[in-house]
Amino acid sequence: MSRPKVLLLGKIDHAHVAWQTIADIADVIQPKATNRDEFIVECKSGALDGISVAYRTFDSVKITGKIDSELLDAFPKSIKFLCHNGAGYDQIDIPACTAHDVRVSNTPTAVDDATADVTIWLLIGALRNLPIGIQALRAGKWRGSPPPKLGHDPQGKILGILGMGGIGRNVATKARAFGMRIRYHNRSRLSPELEDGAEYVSLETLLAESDVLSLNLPLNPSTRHTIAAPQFALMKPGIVIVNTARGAVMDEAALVDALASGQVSSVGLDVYENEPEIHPGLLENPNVLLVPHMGTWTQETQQKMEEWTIDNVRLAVKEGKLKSIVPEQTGLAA
Ligand SMILES: O=C(O)C(=O)CO
Repeated sequence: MSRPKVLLLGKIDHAHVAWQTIADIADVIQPKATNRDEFIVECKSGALDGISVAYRTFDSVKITGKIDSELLDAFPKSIKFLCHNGAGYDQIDIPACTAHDVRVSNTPTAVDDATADVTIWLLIGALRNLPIGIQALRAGKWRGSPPPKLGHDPQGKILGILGMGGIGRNVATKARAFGMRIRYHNRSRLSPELEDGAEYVSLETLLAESDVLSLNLPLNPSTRHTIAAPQFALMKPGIVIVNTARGAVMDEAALVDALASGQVSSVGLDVYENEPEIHPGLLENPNVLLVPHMGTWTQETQQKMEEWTIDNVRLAVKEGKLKSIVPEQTGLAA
């Protein structure tokens, strides 16, 4: 009997031992293509025929582009499972995968601590006006003249969390240690156990009453630009915003305007609408604390994410199922 075939889109950087367990049970194929056009030609050439499972990284979008209907049409019909290394899977058109009978997994929970840690770092940095001080110091001007305006303590402030999944709840736990009062909005209210004292409010109340807003919702067609000009207008003037979810859940141009008017006093960002491009209005504004999508950029978490994705690949190859199928496909037959 021929061995199963696994497609590796991207590379394994850390979990080499775990990956060896895949090489032991399947033939691993890596595409030669370096861009989407080449990849589609390679698929159509038959070079990837017989592949049943694919492992993909966030950066492999450079090779394939988004996983959409066009790409799924080009893929060999044998492909049944797509194992994504990452919590957010906005690069993948899930309804198109479902229509093509491809089941998709992601890496929930593996990313929660690291992403929440960066969220808290951005939150404190933005609240305390640290980017202004850091920039002045690096320019040889100590605190600058005039010095940054005084920041704010987190203690007693209302933290509004939009999207109370694993990362949102982890942010809540950590923010409680800083004395913040937690409110949240989510598609549906959580059980009291998961709420852990956080108050469920409408989106309007969250925007109108939060001192700090943390965006922790996934990006999909219905969450794109959840925060845009009308939502900025509803916010408490001088609000601080942190985004470690995906850039496009917020309208970046509207954010630039809201910062310029002072409606938003400062912002901490890990993610951007058109990565790696950054809106010039964000780069120019000293009240913006920016990091280049480093939410999970730690050895431990990258290792965990790779191992989690490999667990999905192994289960798909051996048992035809996934450990963490995406919620949109839960309950569908494999
Ligand atoms: O896991 C994800 O979705 C990430 O964005 C990694 O930083």
